Amino acid sequence: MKIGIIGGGTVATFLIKSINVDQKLPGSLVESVYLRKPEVADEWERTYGTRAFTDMEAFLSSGIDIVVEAATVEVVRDYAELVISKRKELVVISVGALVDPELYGRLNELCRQLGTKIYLPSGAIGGLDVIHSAMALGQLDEVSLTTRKPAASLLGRQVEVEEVVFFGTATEAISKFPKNINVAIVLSLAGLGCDQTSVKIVADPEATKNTHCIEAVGSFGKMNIRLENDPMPDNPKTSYLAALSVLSTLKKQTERITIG
Ligand SMILES: NC(=O)C1=CN([C@@H]2O[C@H](COP(=O)(O)OP(=O)(O)OC[C@H]3O[C@@H](n4cnc5c(N)ncnc54)[C@H](OP(=O)(O)O)[C@@H]3O)[C@@H](O)[C@H]2O)C=CC1
Ligand SMILES: O=C([O-])CC(=O)C(=O)O
Repeated sequence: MKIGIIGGGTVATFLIKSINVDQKLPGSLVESVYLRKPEVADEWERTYGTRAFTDMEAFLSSGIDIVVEAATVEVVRDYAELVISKRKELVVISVGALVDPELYGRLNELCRQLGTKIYLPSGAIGGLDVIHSAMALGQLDEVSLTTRKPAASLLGRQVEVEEVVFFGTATEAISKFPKNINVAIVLSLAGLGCDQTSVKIVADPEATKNTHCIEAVGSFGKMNIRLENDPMPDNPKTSYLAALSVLSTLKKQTERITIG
């Protein structure tokens, strides 16, 4: 599998180190990356020996089969349709962009017409298989997410005592915290939708982990999941599990037996 990555931050760096340096996906290689700053592109070429483009068309014509977006929700809005129109498969980690039902619908239709696919990794959470199974017959009644992050990484400032900084729908949550609550959107898309999934975000002065608690109730019974994620050292907003989930999504493409 020939992989192209959009972005050069924490997740992108984890991927290129895991795949090209540590060879964790035998038979696959990151062939090229898309970066917006020429000086960063030069540095990536020097460090990893991969091709780095600042021109999206050139990047998409570099012989890659699958594109991994590891950048921002804006990048998904700006480039996802172009990527799909070139018949590339696409992995999206900034899932928050898909809160927009029109973008979601257009991408879905384009994939159907061109016979390609978009993969949304489970990111920093788990339990999406349960939510998805419960939705097979639409028998899910309630889904809620409580996210607790260190105040300094969530708000860019410290607080004296823990603060509930948001309570509302997933739709509102991602518009207020686009770099911190993509998990709410993937949870919503698997389940009840962005306006029916409730989200609480807590800024915690004592926290050292990114904690996500998911509760779901439906005809299957009840699910309670609590994840205590270690943050990535270079970007504590992002959990290590989120980066691992992208690698696992890529690994699934190479396997003949798919679990979950
Ligand atoms: N679904 C989930 O569960 C999770 C999703 N995420 C999301 O994953 C994404 C990646 O996270 P992470 O790697 O930690 O983020 P970083 O902030 O470390 O990296 C983001 C990268 O995107 C690049 N970028 C921004 N705009 C553009 C652009 N227009 N064109 C090309 N590159 C661009 C930045 O480059 P530059 O230096 O030029 O700014 C930077 O290299 C984020 O959107 C984050 O919110 C994170 C955790 C969990
Ligand atoms: O990594 C996390 O814990 C969650 C996150 O940033 C996101 O969903 O955007």
